[in-house]
Amino acid sequence: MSPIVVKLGGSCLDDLAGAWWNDLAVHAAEHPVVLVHGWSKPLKQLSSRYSDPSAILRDRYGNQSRWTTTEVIEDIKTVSTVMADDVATRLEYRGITLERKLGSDGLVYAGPGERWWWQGKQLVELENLVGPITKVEPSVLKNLRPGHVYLVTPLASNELGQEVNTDADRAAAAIAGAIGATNLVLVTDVAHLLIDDQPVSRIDADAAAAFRDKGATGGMRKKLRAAGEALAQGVTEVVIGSAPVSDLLAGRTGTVITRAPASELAPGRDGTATQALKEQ
Ligand SMILES: Nc1ncnc2c1ncn2[C@@H]1O[C@H](COP(=O)(O)OP(=O)(O)O)[C@@H](O)[C@H]1O
Ligand SMILES: CC(=O)N[C@@H](CCC(=O)OP(=O)(O)O)C(=O)O
Repeated sequence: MSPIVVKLGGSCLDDLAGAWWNDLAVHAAEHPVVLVHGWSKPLKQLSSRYSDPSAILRDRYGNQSRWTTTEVIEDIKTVSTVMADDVATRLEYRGITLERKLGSDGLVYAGPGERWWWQGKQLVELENLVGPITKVEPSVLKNLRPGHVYLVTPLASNELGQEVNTDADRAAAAIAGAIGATNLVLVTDVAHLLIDDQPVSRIDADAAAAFRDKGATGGMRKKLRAAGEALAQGVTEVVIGSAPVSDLLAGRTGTVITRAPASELAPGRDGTATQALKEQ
């Protein structure tokens, strides 16, 4: 049975209601599920310094990344442990066991990170403990089965053996590719991808990449990049949304990103537009 990967956005984890967890537990009782979590909002709740604009760096290509020092890695671990305990309690109450993994415990590996970052109007060289994912070792998730969920904290080990920060959406995509997942579900705080302020129900990978490079900002830019990476690694569909996982998997809501052109697929079932954006 093919697994799925569900990325729990740091923006929304504490807003997910009991019904959302009931739905996940029903799905996880029948299918192998890997959860990957973010931490943006919990870090802001831990300390006001994470709300300061300087907490996020921007590279010369416009990609955003948290300015990560060893102290920040420790704070990430602190909030992640609290989140993991909460998720374990919620799932175990519903009959599902949870096993936690730090990506840096042999699961996720990262290459050398970007060294040059904008500070004001200048590009400066900064030590930043982040890195692009180079490898995922799927054998670490050896107990994956229906009824037993993994929760992954997407830190990684770099080539110097340092523990580094990675982007959670892209880590979820790399894990989905490595374990042969059919679906990647990116649960976040918005119901759909919006293009020209209109909700999109289905879009193909090429059109999503075109929008990513032209109009996407912030967190959505990373999600579209992650979606493209997951599809390129064999995942069949990526869904972005804020609903229960079974509704997102069935395409009842959210934005489904497919490998095939969206025009060859059925229109969305929730009344939203299907956009191929080929004309742009
Ligand atoms: N075109 C877009 N459609 C929908 N959301 C967008 C778009 N562009 C930017 N966003 C922003 O992306 C955010 C989701 O990304 P992010 O904050 O990283 O969430 P998460 O913590 O769940 O990963 C939304 O709250 C929204 O403000
Ligand atoms: C390198 C980098 O910036 N990593 C991200 C990883 C967490 C994340 O992506 O969390 P969300 O789900 O809340 O977006 C960060 O530290 O914020």
